[in-house]
Amino acid sequence: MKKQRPVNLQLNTISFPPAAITSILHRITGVALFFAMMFVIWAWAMSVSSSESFALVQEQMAGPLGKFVAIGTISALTYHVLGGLRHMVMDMGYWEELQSGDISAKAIIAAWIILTILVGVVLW
Ligand code: HEM
Repeated sequence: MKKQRPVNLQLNTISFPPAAITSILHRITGVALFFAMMFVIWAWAMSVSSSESFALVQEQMAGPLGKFVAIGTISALTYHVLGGLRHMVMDMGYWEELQSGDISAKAIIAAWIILTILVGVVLW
């Protein structure tokens, strides 16, 4: 009988390379953006429908929930665009090797965290 039998995957012991993390985050932020657009379109449509609705949107956006949603939406868009630009560069044939791919993956995650903190500071 085969001694080296396959074992169940232990998800907590798997460490993902930076490129894999950026890829997963790209899909997560893409899906998050899809839902965030519902909120953005609602806010835009409401704000132009009447002055009362505009005041309501303004009031909601000034509250903690509105700020949280706005920061989350901008953060998801920031990451998604950074990831999209990284994809564009890779489509042109750069950053495809293990080392450069690693560096660019870490760079966009770092840039995203810094930009999200800046947006948070400005909007909160
Ligand atoms: C509201 C706007 C957007 C939404 C809802 C959205 C949504 C998504 C979703 C759900 C995916 C994942 C698809 C999959 O993995 O099967 C995706 C992938 C992608 N998005 Fe967006 N996206 C938006 C804007 C953008 C923008 C502005 C860019 C360019 C900077 C962009 C670039 C990309 C690229 C390059 C991929 C493919 C990533 C890959 O192949 O792994 N997206 N998007």
